[in-house]
Amino acid sequence: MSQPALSLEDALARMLAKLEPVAALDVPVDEALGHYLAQPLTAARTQPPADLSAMDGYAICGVGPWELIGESRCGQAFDGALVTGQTVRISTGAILPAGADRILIQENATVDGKQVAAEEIPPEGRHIRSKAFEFSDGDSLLEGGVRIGAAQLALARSAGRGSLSVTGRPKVTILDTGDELVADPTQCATHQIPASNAAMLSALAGQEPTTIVRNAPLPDHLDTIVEALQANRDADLIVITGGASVGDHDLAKPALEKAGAELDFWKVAMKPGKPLMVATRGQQLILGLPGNPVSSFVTGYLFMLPAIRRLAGASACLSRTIDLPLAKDCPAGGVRREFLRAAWTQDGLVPLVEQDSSALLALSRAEALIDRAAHADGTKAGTYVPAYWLGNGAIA
Ligand SMILES: Nc1nc2c(c(=O)[nH]1)N[C@H]1C(S)=C(S)[C@@H](COP(=O)(O)OP(=O)(O)OC[C@H]3O[C@@H](n4cnc5c(N)ncnc54)[C@H](O)[C@@H]3O)O[C@H]1N2
Ligand code: MOO
Repeated sequence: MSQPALSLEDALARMLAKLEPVAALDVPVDEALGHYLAQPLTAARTQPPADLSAMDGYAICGVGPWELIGESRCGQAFDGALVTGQTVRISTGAILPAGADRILIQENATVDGKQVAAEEIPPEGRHIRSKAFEFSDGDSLLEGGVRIGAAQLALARSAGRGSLSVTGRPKVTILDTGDELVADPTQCATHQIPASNAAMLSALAGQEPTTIVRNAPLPDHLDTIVEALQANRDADLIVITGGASVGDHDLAKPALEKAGAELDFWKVAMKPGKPLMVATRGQQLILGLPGNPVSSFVTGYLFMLPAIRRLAGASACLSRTIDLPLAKDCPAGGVRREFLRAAWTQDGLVPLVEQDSSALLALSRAEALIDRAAHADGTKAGTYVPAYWLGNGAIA
């Protein structure tokens, strides 16, 4: 009855194929932060709307010297046109008056009353930002599925958009399971441990636009877990951690079946994270993650986040590797593809000695996960290897 483990790529493709983005909605532009665009972002204005100065100085006409006849400042353009031998004072971002053909920066100007002169004459067009050099009204600026971060939010405002069509927030329920778990980390007997997976996964999921429901840890009791699954029928995604393996008290799989979910696959050829399961119940996706905290983190990063991104309307859902140099030799790989916790130093990645899938201390000191192929040869320091950058805040 044991299924062969899927490759990571096949498992991710199968999971993502089961998901559709949740409904789109129009939101005021500032509330779009963190969401994914449901429609392309098009410009409702032209930027810059006119030729502008890129520097503080003098808008000049011709090669000088020049007579100072006024000022163009931000919010108050010069009302007139220059002819050869004339200039106006101008600020960075102010509209270039008609007739001006270049900007003389004030550091290079010699001013005597209304007379302005320069030793070096700037070339025509110098320090002018041309009208529409960024975009014109009606241009398509960002495609659907792009995330609105700080820069994209500023762009949307600059493009004159007061509201945006974005995909909504998927509802995500995260369940801790295990008889040994306690909710309050200060009230923990020797036979118990503080529940940490749901808190950790919620923190990861909270990096994406989500509405998260968390529970007090559930005991290893089939009907209690089934009840929790039934009570969260309206979630787009349920993440259940623990009980994913083969022990007598590992109840994730039977609970999913009893709650009417259809198991799509169980087990992925990766370390940590092997006993991961994916199931569906109607439109709902259920992810069963291994209970070992590092296994939960790694599968949360590699599966839960892509699932949430797909639900949230992202066009690029998968967590992505970048090639980074090894600062230390990396030993040969084992029989499973491995995601090695690694610290980051100025010389590159240092795989941590402690790679146990329960070791949260090592995870907390890691800044990257090295994607190490099964049976990989030993790799020398200086070699670039694919790694997931965790943004864990653990930079040495
Ligand atoms: N005979 C076998 N045993 C195991 C296998 C196997 O193939 N054959 N696989 C191992 C692998 S790999 C993993 S990973 C674990 C996964 O086990 P479970 O998902 O069943 O996890 P639990 O047994 O419930 O817990 C494991 C470990 O993690 C702690 N835990 C669980 N939940 C939490 C939580 N919410 N917060 C903090 N810590 C948690 C739990 O106390 C255990 O120490 O199975 C191996 N075994
Ligand atoms: O796959 Mo388990 O997640 O190695 O520890």
